[in-house]
Amino acid sequence: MIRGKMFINGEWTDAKNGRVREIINPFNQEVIATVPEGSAEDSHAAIAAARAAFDEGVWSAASASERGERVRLIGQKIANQNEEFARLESLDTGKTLEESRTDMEDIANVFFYFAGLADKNGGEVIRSPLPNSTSIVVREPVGVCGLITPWNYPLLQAAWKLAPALVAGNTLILKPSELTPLTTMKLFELFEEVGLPTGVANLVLGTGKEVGAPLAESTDVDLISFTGGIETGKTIMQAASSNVKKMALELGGKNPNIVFADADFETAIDQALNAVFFHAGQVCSAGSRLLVEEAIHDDFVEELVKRTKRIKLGNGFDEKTESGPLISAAHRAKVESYIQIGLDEGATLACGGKRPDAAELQNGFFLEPTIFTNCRSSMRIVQEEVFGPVLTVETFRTTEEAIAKANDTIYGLAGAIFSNDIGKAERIASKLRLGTVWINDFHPYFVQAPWGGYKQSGFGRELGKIGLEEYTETKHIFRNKQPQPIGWFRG
Ligand SMILES: NC(=O)c1ccc[n+]([C@@H]2O[C@H](COP(=O)([O-])OP(=O)(O)OC[C@H]3O[C@@H](n4cnc5c(N)ncnc54)[C@H](O)[C@@H]3O)[C@@H](O)[C@H]2O)c1
Ligand SMILES: C[N+](C)(C)CC=O
Repeated sequence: MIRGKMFINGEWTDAKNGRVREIINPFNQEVIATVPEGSAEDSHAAIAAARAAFDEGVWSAASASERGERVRLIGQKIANQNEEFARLESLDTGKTLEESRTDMEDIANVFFYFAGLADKNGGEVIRSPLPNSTSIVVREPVGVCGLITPWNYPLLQAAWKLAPALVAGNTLILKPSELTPLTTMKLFELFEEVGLPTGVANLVLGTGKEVGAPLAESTDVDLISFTGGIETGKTIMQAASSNVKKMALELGGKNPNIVFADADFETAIDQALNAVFFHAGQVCSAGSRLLVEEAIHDDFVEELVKRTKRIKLGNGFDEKTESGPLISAAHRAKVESYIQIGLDEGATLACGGKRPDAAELQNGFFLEPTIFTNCRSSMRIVQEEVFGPVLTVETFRTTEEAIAKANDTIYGLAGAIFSNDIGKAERIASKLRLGTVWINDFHPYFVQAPWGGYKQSGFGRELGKIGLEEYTETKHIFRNKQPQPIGWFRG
């Protein structure tokens, strides 16, 4: 049994109020850890530590290459312990071990990539339009960063924030989801090992309302980067107005997957399954809205349903398992309520829609992969993020109709086009109001390319060069090389 701690001002600590939370394995509901259940008091202690560390300037004053070297070392340690991290992530989330291993490779690469960028931004010299002057633009750290992350990719989403925040010279407080804190705690052990200065990186544990909200509200926090649901994002945005914090919001999606009749059938079927049912649909960019050209609808759906029924649910540690459980009883209940909404709205249940019967799955939060056909854009099941293994299918006849339906939600995170007419696919890509568009693929993301949403999927970008810039302020320094009185006021 793991006994967790928070990490505040260089010390491993319990919650000041002494409370603990049990962390359970969503595959069988066994208690796998107890961790502190913090309160606002713990968050305020962490904010004070991060503020003092930033104001002291030890980390921001270190050379960019030194910060990069420390961050590279963290990446190396993660790579060396890939298996331990992956096992812990699968235990905590229920996702397959194969998936967790890939996540850990991605995470190490995130630290390597941002470490490599550390000393590449030397600023810019501007040709000043004024005589006898110099003009330079430099990037500086923003200050104290509050980083808040969700449960579906616990360490990955944390890494996307931590690596650039550290490289840029900020200090930080990370608040992971209260459901899945285990790998994040382990990462903070590595921060200690590489000798990050005291107070630079702090970890608080507990619920969003108690421990997360103070990060958004505090006037000692300069930036909030949040990944999570849209309603939480709105609350955080309001709270962060207290001192007009810099912000990045990575919110939900209701992502279209557009399949044309001229697409390679086998590829489109295989990718459509993966688009929506990977990690039991608990992916912000899940392809949960299938838009299929009318001419192939019946054949496509028939094959999709056949293969969906064969998806092997099970223990993430079993190599045969293709999909694990949902994260919690509450989340499964939410997804089930959406299935009921779909039925009430008149969508046709083509498969799934219930908990599996297999005896070995009864203790886990499992739900059968579900497909609704005969869906319309006006339905809630088509408009709202379900964040589970539920696919809606709509049809289209023309390219214009496909584009209109694809764009017809409040979200704008990601989506895909399957077609062998690449010219057509690229024209459509330019019309989709999405942060990421895939052509003849679904899901690829990598650290070199930016990630983020249009519309109510949020703002700001993670990853890529822009993902580092989010953690910097831009300063223009102008110098008059021949200063003299200008005599505007004559008195
Ligand atoms: N856009 C992306 O890149 C991306 C990636 C992963 C997940 N997501 C989204 O995350 C959501 C699922 O994650 P979730 O259920 O953990 O989301 P959530 O919004 O419930 O919680 C996210 C985090 O916010 C904290 N929180 C909750 N209330 C808070 C408050 N008032 N103040 C401060 N913090 C608070 C939670 O404790 C958690 O750590 C989905 O909507 C999914 O699309 C988006
Ligand atoms: C951003 N991503 C795809 C890694 C996780 C979304 O939930």
